[in-house]
Amino acid sequence: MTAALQTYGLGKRYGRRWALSDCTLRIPAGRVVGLIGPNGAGKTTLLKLAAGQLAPTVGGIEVLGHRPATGPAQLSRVSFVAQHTPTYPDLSVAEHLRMGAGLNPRWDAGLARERIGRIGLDPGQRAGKLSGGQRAQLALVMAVAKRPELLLLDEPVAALDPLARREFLQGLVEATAEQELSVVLSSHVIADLERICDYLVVLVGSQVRLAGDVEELLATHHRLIGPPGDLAAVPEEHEVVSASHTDRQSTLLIRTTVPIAGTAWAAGRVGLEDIVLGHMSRSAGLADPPLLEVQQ
Ligand SMILES: Nc1ncnc2c1ncn2[C@@H]1O[C@H](COP(=O)(O)OP(=O)(O)OP(=O)(O)O)[C@@H](O)[C@H]1O
Repeated sequence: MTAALQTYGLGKRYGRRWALSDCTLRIPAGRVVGLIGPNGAGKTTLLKLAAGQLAPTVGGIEVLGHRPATGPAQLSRVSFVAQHTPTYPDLSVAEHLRMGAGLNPRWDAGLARERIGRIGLDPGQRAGKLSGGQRAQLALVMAVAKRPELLLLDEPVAALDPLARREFLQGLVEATAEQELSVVLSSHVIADLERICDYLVVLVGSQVRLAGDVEELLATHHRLIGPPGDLAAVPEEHEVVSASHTDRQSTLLIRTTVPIAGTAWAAGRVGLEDIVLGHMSRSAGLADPPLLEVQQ
C-alpha cells in the first residue's frame, strides 16, 4: 500500500541551524496522524516539506508515492492549511468558494456550502473582516472541499473556540471515514490528538523521537511502581523511557513487547499523554533515563 508520507534521512537546514534532521518515517495511508512536539521542534518544517513549500537540504520525501508538488495532478491531491490560515482579505466568503471551485478539479461545492452554513459564516462577508477563528474555519472548509487525498494541517484548531474545535475535529473524523483521506495535523493539545488520531509522531529538537500506531503505543507502554531507585531490577527487555523517584518509591514509564511478570514492580496502564510527555522529556541519546523529579 502506498504510504501517505514517506521520508528518508530527510533534513532541512536554515543557515547553520537544522530545523529538521535525519527524519525517516513511513506513515500509512488512511490514517489520522498527530504531529506533536515542543515549540521549534520542526513540525511546521516537516509539513511544509510535505506540501512542497520547502525543498529538503538532504534526504528525500514522498507524498502519496510521489515527490511533493511536482505538478497540477500532485498538487490537487494534497491540501495544506498553514499555521496562520491565510485567506484573501478583500475577497468575500462566497468569492473564496468560487475561487476554490475554479482552481480545483475535484471541488465539492455542496460540501463547501453545507460547512459554511453550519459554521454560520455570512457568504457576503469579506475575509479581512472575519475573526481569526472564522478565518481558520474558512481555510479549513476550502482545504476539505478540495477533496484531497492528504490533508496537512498546521495547528488547525488553535484559534477555534472549544465548541468549534470539537465540531471541526469531529468533521475531520467523518471526512476520513467517508472518503479515502489521510490527515497529518500538528497540535500542542494532546487531548485533541488522543480523541481523533490513530497514529502519532513526536518531534523533539528537529528529530523524530517516537512514531507509531496509537493502539500499539498504548499496548507497549506501561507504568511500573517499585522500590526506590532500583533500576537494575528492571528486566532488560523493558526499555525505561522515563523515571521519577521519591524516598518511598520509583515510578517508571517503560516500553516493552514482552509480558510484565515476576518482578517486584507493580504495573499499570498509561494514557497517550504520559507516553508523549515521557518521550519528550527523555534526553536524546542518553543511555540512562532522566530523573523527571525528585521529591524529598
Ligand atoms: N524561515 C526560517 N528561517 C530560519 N529558521 C527557521 C525558519 N523557519 C523555522 N526556523 C527554525 O527551524 C526550527 C523549527 O521550526 P518549526 O517552525 O518547524 O517548528 P515547530 O515545531 O512548528 O514550532 P511551533 O510549535 O512553535 O510552531 C526552529 O528552530 C525555527 O527557529
